[in-house]
Amino acid sequence: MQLGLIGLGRMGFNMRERLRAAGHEVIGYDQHPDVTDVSSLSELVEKLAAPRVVWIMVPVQFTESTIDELSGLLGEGDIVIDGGNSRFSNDKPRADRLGAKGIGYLDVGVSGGVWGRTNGYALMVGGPKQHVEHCMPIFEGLKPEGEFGFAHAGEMPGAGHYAKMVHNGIEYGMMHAFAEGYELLETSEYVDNIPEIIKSWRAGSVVQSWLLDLLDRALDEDPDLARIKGYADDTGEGRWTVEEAIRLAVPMNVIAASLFARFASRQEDSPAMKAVAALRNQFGGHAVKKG
Ligand SMILES: O=C(CO)[C@H](O)[C@H](O)COP(=O)(O)O
Repeated sequence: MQLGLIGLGRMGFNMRERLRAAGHEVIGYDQHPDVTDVSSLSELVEKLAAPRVVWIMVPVQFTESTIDELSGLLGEGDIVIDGGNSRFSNDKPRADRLGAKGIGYLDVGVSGGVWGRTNGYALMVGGPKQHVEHCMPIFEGLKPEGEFGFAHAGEMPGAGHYAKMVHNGIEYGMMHAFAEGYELLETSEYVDNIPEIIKSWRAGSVVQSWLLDLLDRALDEDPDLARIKGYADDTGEGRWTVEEAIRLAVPMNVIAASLFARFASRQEDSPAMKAVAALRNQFGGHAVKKG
């Protein structure tokens, strides 16, 4: 099947390679001249045979403007796919805007990171069944081999990105559980071989997982994580998951705590803990450390 792919960064570049290896014709567009197959979006659209399928894999801040430009270039029967980590609530307005011109829209949550080229990508798709069926050869080419790795999450625009948001919220919580366990091992006087302990969990254990494998890999590269600062950014998915939990009154202790731990990681000093120290000092005369 033929596909136009916009955005050939860490994700898009590897997706193009995986799809080509699966026998698909992929025409890629990127602003970076070393990786692009065409020099503009209009050239990309010209090279595709109707009905066209165009997959957007750009950083989220550029998704809206890319869709705007595409909507002027595509026509009736074409399909736009957004595979980035867009907020699910942006999908319905996009589907409506494109739908007014007869252009279909699918939102796809894509997980697999830089390993997806060899391992395949887990795909969570939102949008009408007929568009999903039309694009199925592309999804088959991207997903991992075997039974799992693909879901048509729902027909409502945003269903795919919603599923990916929840996936990423879980990712926050799982990573943070490993992180807290790592810190306790690192602080305790009882153990002295953390990499070996982590390796022992990688097979046969209840907590074996890809994230654990990656922690092991990171410790092989940097045994005390001495080269990395304890600072973690976030790009939105954890916040949206917690916002949804609040909207729907769903208890979300672990994911919320892991999100707030990231915020704490960015502070040089904590105003909240200063206030706690000041209050202990006020009511009990407890000592404070001076800044
Ligand atoms: O989609 C992903 C993995 O599944 C992204 O790598 C992940 O969302 C990064 O998010 P954050 O910056 O919020 O940790």
